[in-house]
Order: sequence, then structure tokens, then C-alpha cells
Amino acid sequence: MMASTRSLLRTKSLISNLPRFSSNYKCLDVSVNNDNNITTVTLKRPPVNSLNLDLLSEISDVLTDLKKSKSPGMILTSSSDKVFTAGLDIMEMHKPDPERFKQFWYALQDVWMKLYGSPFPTAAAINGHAPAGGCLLAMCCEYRVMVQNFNIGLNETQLGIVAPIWFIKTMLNTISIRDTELALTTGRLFKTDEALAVGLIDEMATDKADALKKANAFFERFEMIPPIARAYTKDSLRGSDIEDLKKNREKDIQTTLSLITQPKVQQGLEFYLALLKNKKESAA
Ligand SMILES: CCCC/C=C\CC(=O)SCCNC(=O)CCNC(=O)[C@H](O)C(C)(C)COP(=O)(O)OP(=O)(O)OC[C@H]1O[C@@H](n2cnc3c(N)ncnc32)[C@H](O)[C@@H]1OP(=O)(O)O
Repeated sequence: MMASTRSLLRTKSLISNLPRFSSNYKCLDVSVNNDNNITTVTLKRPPVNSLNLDLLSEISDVLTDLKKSKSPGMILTSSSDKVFTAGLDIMEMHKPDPERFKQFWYALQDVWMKLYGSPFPTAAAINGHAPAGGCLLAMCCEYRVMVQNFNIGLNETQLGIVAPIWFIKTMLNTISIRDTELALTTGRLFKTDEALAVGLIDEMATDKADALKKANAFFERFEMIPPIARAYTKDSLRGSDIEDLKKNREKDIQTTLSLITQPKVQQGLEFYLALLKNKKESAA
């Protein structure tokens, strides 16, 4: 195809597929790049973008909007200069109200199914630490660019909790079985360069602008690929993991609730929260 025809097609798709977004997001900034129509979704829940029910519900909504509008792609990033997201909001798991916890976990399942299984391509511009649930969101994306000198990984065992099977499958879709086992059993957080070495991220960046530039460049790979072929191929690779969770959704909620409410697990979370607070006090 001639370059001019390509850019005409792209302009046409810009006009016909411009996504419409709710302006009511409180914890997200959503913007569309005029050059390539890629949407950047920026997590904006200070101080650490911890994933509570509100933030997860908004991410779920924006993913629905992007799918409906046949978006050509999405970049996930953060408004913080040092945290992509600190993972699940520990306060949703500490002494949880069972009904609220069920809604929270359901929202997390929704986000995972929509992001891991999105028909449109996705990239994470990881401009800060991405522990636990933060690593999960990044791994759900198809491409990861990470700013140097931050940490990423599924560190659940360090908190005395267990990463659910769908977290594990997401990591297995990203790095080797061997590296997944070692990383999960030790709750390892990888520095950016270590993450690159095992393939947990695809590229390193010097800063957020560089990460966004590299993430945007990823979508150029699909300019000549029919979106339907791309989407079906992704579904062939990831669809069965999603079906497994769909079938076991209620069981997964119940299992997680009974694990999280065990006294030993609650004590572990309290200890971890105290560590986070002490860190701040000893730094002051
Ligand atoms: C069966 C269940 C399976 C569950 C699966 C997944 C679990 C998770 O995702 S659990 C969450 C795991 N997350 C972490 O281990 C990260 C914890 N946080 C940190 O390591 C640091 O906060 C971080 C490196 C992200 C940022 O460091 P700083 O920039 O130095 O910030 P502070 O540590 O001072 O934190 C500021 C403020 O935020 C509170 N905080 C931090 N993380 C969380 C969190 N995940 N949930 C809720 N709150 C969090 C921290 O306590 C501070 O609070 P204040 O002292 O009140 O200001």
C-alpha cells in the first residue's frame, strides 16, 4: 500500500472511530493522541494509585468504552513520578466488609478480563514502581516500557498472601515457567534492568516522556495488520485463561475472601501496613 493511501485510511479511521469518554472519571485522565488515535489512560489516585473499588471500576469502564469505540490502542501510565501503581489497596483487604470485598474482587476480575483480553493492542508506560497488582496490570498489556531504577513484580508472598491462579497465568504468558516459579515463591521485585533481562518488560526508558514515545512506537507495528486478524490471534493465545476465570468466578471470590479473612493473613497485612508507616516515620 502506498504511504499516502495508508495515511488517508488512518485519517478516515480517526474521524469514524474517535472514542467518546466520560468526563466524570475521578481517578483517571483519558486523552487521545491526535497523531495516531491511541488513547492514553493515566492512573491518578494519589499518593500511590492503590487499586481500590473506585479506581478499578473506572478502569473497567474506560476499557468498555475503548472496546465499543474500536480504539486502535491504549497506553496505561501513571500521573505519579515514582509509582505506576502500588497494587491492590491494602485497606480493601484489611478487616474487609465481606460484601464490599466481593464487589472489589469482582471489579478486579473485570479489569483483568477486559485488559488481558482486549481486542485492541495495549502498552504500559511504567513510570514508577509496579508491585503486585501493579505488575499484574502491566503484564496484562501486550508491551511494557519501564523507566529505569524502579521495581516490578508479584511480591504477594512477602505479604503472606497468595497470588491467584489467573495472576500466575498472566506471568506465565510473559516470562518463563522457571523464572515465574522463582519470582512467585520468593515474592521477588525486579529492578528495571533485571526485569528486562528476564523479559518481564520489553524496553527500558530514561523518563516518562521516553516511555510514552517508545510505547507509541509499538503501535506502528500494527499499521499494516488487519485488526480482526490481530484480535483473533490474541484471543487464541489468551482466551482460554479468561474462560477459566469466567467459569470459576464465584469460587475465586469465595476462596479469596476466606483466605484474606484468616487471622494469620490479617496479622500479616497489619504487620505490612505498620512497616509502610514506619518507613515514613524513620525517613522523617
Ligand atoms: C489473596 C489476595 C491476593 C492479592 C493479590 C494482590 C495483592 C496486592 O496487590 S497487595 C498490594 C501490594 N503492594 C505492595 O506491596 C506495595 C506497598 N507499597 C510500597 O512498597 C510503597 O508504598 C511504594 C514503593 C509503592 C511507594 O513508596 P513511597 O513513594 O515511598 O510511598 P509510601 O510507602 O510512603 O506510601 C504512601 C502512602 O501510601 C500507602 N500505601 C502504599 N501502598 C499501599 C497499598 N498497596 N495500599 C494501600 N495503601 C498503600 C502508605 O501506607 C502511605 O500511607 P500514609 O502513611 O498514610 O501516607
